[in-house]
Amino acid sequence: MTPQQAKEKIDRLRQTINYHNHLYYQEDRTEISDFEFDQLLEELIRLEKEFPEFLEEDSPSQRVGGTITKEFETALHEYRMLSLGNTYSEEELLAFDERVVKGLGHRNFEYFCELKFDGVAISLVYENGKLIRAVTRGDGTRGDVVTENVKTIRNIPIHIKGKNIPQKFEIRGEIFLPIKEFEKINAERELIGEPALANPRNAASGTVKMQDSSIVAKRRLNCYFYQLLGEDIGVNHHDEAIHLLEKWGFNVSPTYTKCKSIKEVLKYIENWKEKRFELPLDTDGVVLKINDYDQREELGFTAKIPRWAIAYKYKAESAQSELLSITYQVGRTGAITPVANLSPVHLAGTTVKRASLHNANEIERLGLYEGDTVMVEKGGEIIPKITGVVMEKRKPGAGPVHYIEHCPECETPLERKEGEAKHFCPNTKNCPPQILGRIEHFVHKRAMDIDSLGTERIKTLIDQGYIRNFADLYELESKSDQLLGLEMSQDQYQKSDDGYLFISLTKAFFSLTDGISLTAIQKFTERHLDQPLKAVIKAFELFIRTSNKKVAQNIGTLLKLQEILDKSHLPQMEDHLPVPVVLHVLIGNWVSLEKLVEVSLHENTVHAIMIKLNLPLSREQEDRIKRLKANTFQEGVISNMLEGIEASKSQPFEKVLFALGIRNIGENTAQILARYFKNIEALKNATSEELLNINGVGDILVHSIHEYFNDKENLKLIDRLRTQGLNFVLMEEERTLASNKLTGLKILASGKLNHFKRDEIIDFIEANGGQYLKSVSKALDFIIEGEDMGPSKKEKAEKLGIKLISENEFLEMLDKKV
Ligand SMILES: NC(=O)c1ccc[n+]([C@@H]2O[C@H](COP(=O)([O-])OP(=O)(O)OC[C@H]3O[C@@H](n4cnc5c(N)ncnc54)[C@H](O)[C@@H]3O)[C@@H](O)[C@H]2O)c1
Ligand SMILES: [Zn+2]
Repeated sequence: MTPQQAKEKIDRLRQTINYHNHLYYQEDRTEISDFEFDQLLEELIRLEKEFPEFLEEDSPSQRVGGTITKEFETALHEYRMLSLGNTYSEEELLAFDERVVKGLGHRNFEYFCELKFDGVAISLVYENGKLIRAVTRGDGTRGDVVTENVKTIRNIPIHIKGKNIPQKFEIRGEIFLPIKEFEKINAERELIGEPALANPRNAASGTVKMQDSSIVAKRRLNCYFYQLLGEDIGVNHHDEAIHLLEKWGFNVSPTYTKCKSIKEVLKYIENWKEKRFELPLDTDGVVLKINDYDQREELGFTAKIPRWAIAYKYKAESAQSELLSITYQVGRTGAITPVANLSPVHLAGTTVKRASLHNANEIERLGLYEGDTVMVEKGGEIIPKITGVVMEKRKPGAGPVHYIEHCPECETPLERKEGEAKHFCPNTKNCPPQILGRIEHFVHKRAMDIDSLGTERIKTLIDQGYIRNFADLYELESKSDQLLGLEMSQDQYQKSDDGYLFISLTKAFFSLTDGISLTAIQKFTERHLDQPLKAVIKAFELFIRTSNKKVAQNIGTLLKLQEILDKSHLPQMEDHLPVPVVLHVLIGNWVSLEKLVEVSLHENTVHAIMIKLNLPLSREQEDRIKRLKANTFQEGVISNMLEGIEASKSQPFEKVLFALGIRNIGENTAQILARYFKNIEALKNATSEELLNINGVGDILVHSIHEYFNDKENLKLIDRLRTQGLNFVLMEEERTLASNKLTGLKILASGKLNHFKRDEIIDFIEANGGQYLKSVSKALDFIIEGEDMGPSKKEKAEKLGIKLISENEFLEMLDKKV
């Protein structure tokens, strides 16, 4: 490589690395894997070594990846927050060990091994036992001050007590979002139609940098600590420092260990390779550090990393598997997610059978063909992913995978919005999973709180045509007689392409015989899977004889079945019988076979057919038909359900507003809007200007509110719900005011206040009857001017002639002496 070529290559690498660093640290996104990123960085370092004339101070090889953001105050780190050297190979680990030996001149040292936690680095400073500052790593020298957010993390002590606590010290650790929490948040986001968070690390990083600490508090972040710093800590080894942290009440992961040699370290690494997936958080490797602080000092630092520590990163495990098919899942918001069904393969401690394909772009990027052999990887992510196709194994004659064009649930042509990767089904009002999603949200504990309506029951009611929207729920009462005996699952049924209804052999045989248990019949049919129907019926005859229970009667019924089956000329389906034939055997000549066939063409369950026919049956016939059905709704369940629905009518307006599932109206926003507008009419008629003036409302929300109320069907739905008795008006006693000294006043606070945190002042103003507006506008009555009020805000306020008052003047208005 000529120096000129090297220079060009170096420049290109720096540009690429800076780009990915920016995505990773500023936008909490990634486009390439950590492994790919680390390879780029390694190549840059290699080239800079070979051509030192091109080394520059601000090369990404010389600086830690993050920077500071402009939303927060910043603070200097007393001790710089560095990166760690990393490697994916054992040889390099051995080479690291050799370098340590060389540096120290002997082998008399110990390693302290910890897992490498995949979260956000944080530094906490304590003085006199009090947490005074929490700062992100930032660019390593200076970071963002996020103290208020960090204080919301429950197991970070704000005060520590005890003997011999240094007057001042700093601790470092990794803030993370436990995987379980991450999954819970995403399930809820899906329910209210917000995009899913990509992974726990990004979620943690995004949360730590939020502006509103009350939202941070709702996400159950956690933190593991792994470093103690300060002038007079009184310990000289890392393990002692860790024990101090534990003693003082800081959360330390119990996974650490001390190792006498690099060999032991390798054992530790091997030991955690799979076990780490059982931990509550993502980890991506192991950090080994020299235990003795004097030895650390001897070894020192390079520009960016310590020479006394290194991270060994686990390479994502991968394996080959065959693509069997692709299932297209329709989410509760209509988004389509293709999922690859794979031949089972063992990977990272689990058997993998499925992998997410995300969207059509991903399928295209991979260039997937039907039946391809693919590489599957399970890295930090919870869901395995396909990383590539093994071209040599492509099947001759195979064609590329074609993305579906219609919704697999409702056949509506799919759409794809500009700039969005996912296809979605636009049939929001009638597509079953979307109805399910909306109703699940509606009945959610934090919305209408109807806990007698679980997913399975809602699904049954939707599938069998009883509910399509919220208002239908409140009309179920009038249909309660039809609900009795409603079948909960339709798994036992199949419809042929021409609409004939079939039922599983097991269920049919069970209802047609007497004295033989369902389990025994199930075992029998399992043994005869995929055999011609005639042969199975013959075998069943033999089975009845050997079972020796009511033989004559049971065989008589079976012969009748065969006779009607022969006469019916209905199509056949493996392991199933036509429902009209079975019913005809059971109820005899009450109805003709033709009539049964005709009715069953339009229905999907025996229950529905029987409602249509409305026959006066004998007790025995009823019993036999009941055996034909799946699990059914019983009286207790129905009354429980109806009671829950009735009780929900007393939910307050803010809950109802949240339950409607208007895009972007979460629980908080619903509360804010309900209190501000006091009834749905006022919200419906609100102008953009009025909306934007409310704290917490932005353009996107204004758009969804208008979109919602512009849809006539939504207005009709609200009308129906109102008639049914739901609350669309705020109950005034809901909020008892501390005073009404601020009634009618619109107020903004700017800059740092001495007596209030940001959300406290808002609550305080509202509790005294006032309204908090979030931006400077003519509508304001006055602004409370805190310390360091932004000059542009101040200028604008003065221009508009808005009064500025000090915090003390404000408190005096309320007779609150300071
Ligand atoms: N995929 C991408 O696009 C992309 C972009 C940028 C960075 N990255 C990845 O992120 C890594 C980030 O590099 P980095 O400079 O932030 O540092 P690093 O993550 O490689 O190592 C240093 C950090 O490790 C953390 N850590 C976790 N457990 C620890 C423990 N037990 N002891 C000490 N530290 C511990 C600390 O936060 C520390 O700041 C890169 O190696 C790369 O793999 C990926
Ligand atoms: Zn659909």
